[in-house]
Amino acid sequence: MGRFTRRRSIFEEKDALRDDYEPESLEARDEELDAYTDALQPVVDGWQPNNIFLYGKTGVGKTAATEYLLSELAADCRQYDDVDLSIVHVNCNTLNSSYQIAVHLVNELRGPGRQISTTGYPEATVFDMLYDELESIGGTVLIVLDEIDNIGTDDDILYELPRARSNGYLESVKPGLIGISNNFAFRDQLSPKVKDTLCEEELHFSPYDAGELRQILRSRAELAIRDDALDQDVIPLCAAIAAQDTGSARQAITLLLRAGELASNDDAEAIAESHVRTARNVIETERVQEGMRQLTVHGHLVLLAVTAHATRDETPVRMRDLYPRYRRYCDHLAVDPITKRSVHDHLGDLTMQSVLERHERNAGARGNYYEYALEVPTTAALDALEDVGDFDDIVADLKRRAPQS
Ligand SMILES: Nc1ncnc2c1ncn2[C@@H]1O[C@H](COP(=O)(O)OP(=O)(O)OP(=O)(O)O)[C@@H](O)[C@H]1O
Repeated sequence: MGRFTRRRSIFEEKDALRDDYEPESLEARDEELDAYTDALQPVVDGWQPNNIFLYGKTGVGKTAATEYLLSELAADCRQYDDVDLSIVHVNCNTLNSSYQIAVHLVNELRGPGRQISTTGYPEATVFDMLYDELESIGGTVLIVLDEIDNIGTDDDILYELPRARSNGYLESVKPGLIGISNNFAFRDQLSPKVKDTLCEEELHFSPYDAGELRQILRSRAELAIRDDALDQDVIPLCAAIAAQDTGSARQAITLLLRAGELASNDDAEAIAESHVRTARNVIETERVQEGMRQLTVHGHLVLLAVTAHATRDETPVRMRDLYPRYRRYCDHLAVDPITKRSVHDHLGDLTMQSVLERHERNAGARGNYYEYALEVPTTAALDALEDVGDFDDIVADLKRRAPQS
């Protein structure tokens, strides 16, 4: 027999569990879709669109809802001769100024032969080019700026573009902005004039609860997974884990996908609860590994010290307890320890990467201090630390005492 033989697959259509899959219907978002529909209504009525700001945590369906509704809007507008709708979708994840977004929009609207360079023009010239391109399209133009928070405070475009018509820069075109963000600080920091303009209609998407995630997972699983290849407690477990952690549909769907892959690799008949638990640990371990990638050996030792406290049920832990343990590990590896201040920096990096969580405590007259705990399961941190290979004996010892999460 050859090396490869076809196996009975767990999946019917695996792509339905991929992040970029566009679902035919959105589950558990009726209220938000109704509010979003109302906010888009002026487009169908032939008026200047509202500017819409959509915000909510990651994975709660902001992009999916936007794509779903805008494709319905585009289809429904075709029946009205006096509505000529164009939609431009820009992901701002690499665009961190108004200038860069304007250049990107010009290039998006122009054909391949007329692209402009991303540097070298005065900002006003790029805005003029953008207005020219918009004028040449005419009609209603909805510009979707996803991950808009990357623009930071250089946010003129969020004010200028929606007002370009009333300021006389545009005549035959009605522009509307849809900004999407999962960064709550960005929304709070918007200057009043940008807030007034961009947040004309503000829509908040809240995290999903376990019931809503079950509904979403069932609709995806129906397409993606073979009928009898899913134990009945799998969807409730994926939903419960994601609801407790983030309330993100992305997290729940990814967990199901990875559990399915593990079941396939095991040649199992069906996805079982154990596959979900293993998948969770694999995903969390990858998250820690990703967070550790940028760190030096001291970053690894700092994480090792927090993890050691976690295995003893001594987290959240503060610097004064953490630092001696970190120093002992340095001695063990025969490396010179870094200062408390530098250890703080590493703790900050690990917090940014969501590997650690930080709690601020009040010590009365002596001011505030921070305590740290793992934001990932202890076993995931230990697996990732084991892969570093420099302190196998310590990790093995900690694994013996670690709680099985
Ligand atoms: N209500 C829903 N019904 C079906 N699928 C959903 C729903 N909400 C989210 N999803 C799916 O979950 C995944 C993440 O959703 P989406 O990309 O829309 O999140 P987001 O809020 O835009 O996140 P981010 O802020 O990270 O961009 C996608 O695969 C999407 O299809």
